[in-house]
Amino acid sequence: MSRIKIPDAGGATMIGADVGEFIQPCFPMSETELKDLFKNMPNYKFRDDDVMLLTFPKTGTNWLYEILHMILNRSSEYTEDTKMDTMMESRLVADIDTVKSPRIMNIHYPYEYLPIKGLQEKQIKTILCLRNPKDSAVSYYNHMISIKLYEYDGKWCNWLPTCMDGKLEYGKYTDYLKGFETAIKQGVGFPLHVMYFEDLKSNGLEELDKLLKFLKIDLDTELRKDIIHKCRFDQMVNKNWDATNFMFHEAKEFTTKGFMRKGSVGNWKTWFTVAQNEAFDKQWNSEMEGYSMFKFKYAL
Ligand SMILES: Nc1ncnc2c1ncn2[C@@H]1O[C@H](COP(=O)(O)OS(=O)(=O)O)[C@@H](OP(=O)(O)O)[C@H]1O
Repeated sequence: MSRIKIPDAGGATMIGADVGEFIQPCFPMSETELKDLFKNMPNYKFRDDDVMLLTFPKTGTNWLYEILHMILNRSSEYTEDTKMDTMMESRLVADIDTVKSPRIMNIHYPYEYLPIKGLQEKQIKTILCLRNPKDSAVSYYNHMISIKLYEYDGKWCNWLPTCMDGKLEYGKYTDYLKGFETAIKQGVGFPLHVMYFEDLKSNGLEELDKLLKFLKIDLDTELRKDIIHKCRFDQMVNKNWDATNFMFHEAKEFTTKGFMRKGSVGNWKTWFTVAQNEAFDKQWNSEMEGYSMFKFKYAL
């Protein structure tokens, strides 16, 4: 494994970490630490009350994290600087183990690299949050250009084909979805709740109730409403910004565009040209042929 420069379709490069099977971000840790982390991941030992949040990059991680934090703590207080403490691919196991319960673990890895055995052994309640691929791609591009760690200043028109071909962190979104669809059809062997960014945006309370039912947690109406209110984009962006992004702020590696940028559904329409959209649909439909479990909304 080593730190590499990933070229986009126009030749601009971004820094990544090659973990052997795919590329992951260059989190601030040594190569040996990254290597150990990747090696130890399959055998990770969960706690009984851990909740696992699975997301492809830029599909609602921080939003769901905040909601889950409020649910598990039965309170609509914002979390403090803990989000990245339990991001499994960015922290050493020993550090994650110091985080107090209840923990919300999260990871962007594809299905086949998840700590499946641990999830099954402890029957960890696991949430998979998905977002339409066009908004995710736009969000991801803005993430790349706003985090200094990546040293990336490429253009959208060159980044999009690179993203569609999965030649960047975590690979292709289509492979991610196909991996999950196959696993779900075969039976994952742990409790899994699938939800969508777009539904959370348009119908927050209903999605919260489904989540509560899955987690087997009762909350009174006032608290449920307050959680949805506090986790609205306009609230989170103002009040919780530092907590959400502490690591990058501390490292002075970040501008506000990366994690809380627009928070909308359909922003892709202002980025994709007609030709880009057609090429995207063509490739997406071809790669997803035979897979129909996940259905996306591209506008509200
Ligand atoms: N509360 C709330 N409401 C609506 N949208 C929200 C919210 N919180 C985060 N976001 C949007 O989610 C996008 C970031 O995704 P992630 O948190 O998964 O990013 S990351 O993968 O962890 O880096 C990013 O999307 P874009 O705005 O389209 O870039 C965030 O703005």
